[in-house]
Amino acid sequence: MLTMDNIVRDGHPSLRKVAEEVPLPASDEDKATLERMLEYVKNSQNPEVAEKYGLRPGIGLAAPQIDVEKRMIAVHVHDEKGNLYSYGLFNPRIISHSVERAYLTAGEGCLSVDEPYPGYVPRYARITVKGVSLDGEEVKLRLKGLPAIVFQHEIDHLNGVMFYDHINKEDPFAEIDNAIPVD
Ligand SMILES: OCN(O)CCCc1ccccc1
Ligand code: NI
Repeated sequence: MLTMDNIVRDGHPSLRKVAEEVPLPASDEDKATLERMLEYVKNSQNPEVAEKYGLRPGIGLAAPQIDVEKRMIAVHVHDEKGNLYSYGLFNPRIISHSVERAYLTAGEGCLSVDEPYPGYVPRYARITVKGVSLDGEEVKLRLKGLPAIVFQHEIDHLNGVMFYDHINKEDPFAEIDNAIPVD
């Protein structure tokens, strides 16, 4: 199982590279890696397991964070209605997005960043994501709220972008125009 020892930290070159497309159908190795990533995210949200193995809770994980420069992400998150979005995706891409933006009022964090970077992280409020799931199916997801934010955070990792890159350096909590706050 993956633990925090497998997660590279800010400053590691893998976090600033553009990850490679995964050749499909995915190899057994790439499938095993993505399954381990999704298992990490689920384990990290289980208090007993997280405590036992010292896992920092995360609602997503991107392959570059475990030093695998491939376009693979795992997400395990509930939306405000309690709907679960649990996916391992190969080659995810945002195929359309709203003009309106959104941001987490609590700001964002990252398993690869050990110190806090306070501030609002502007994201698209709604996105449509296409990718290939662990069982080889093409998926098309229309997302809003926290799920939309997490998928954008993870897809950013595939392009060498960190959440704090988006924070207003002059005024981290400056109002973001045309944006809805997400709690
Ligand atoms: O890349 C995932 N990871 O660093 C875990 C934290 C994910 C995350 C945290 C806050 C808002 C969106 C996504
Ligand atoms: Ni992250």
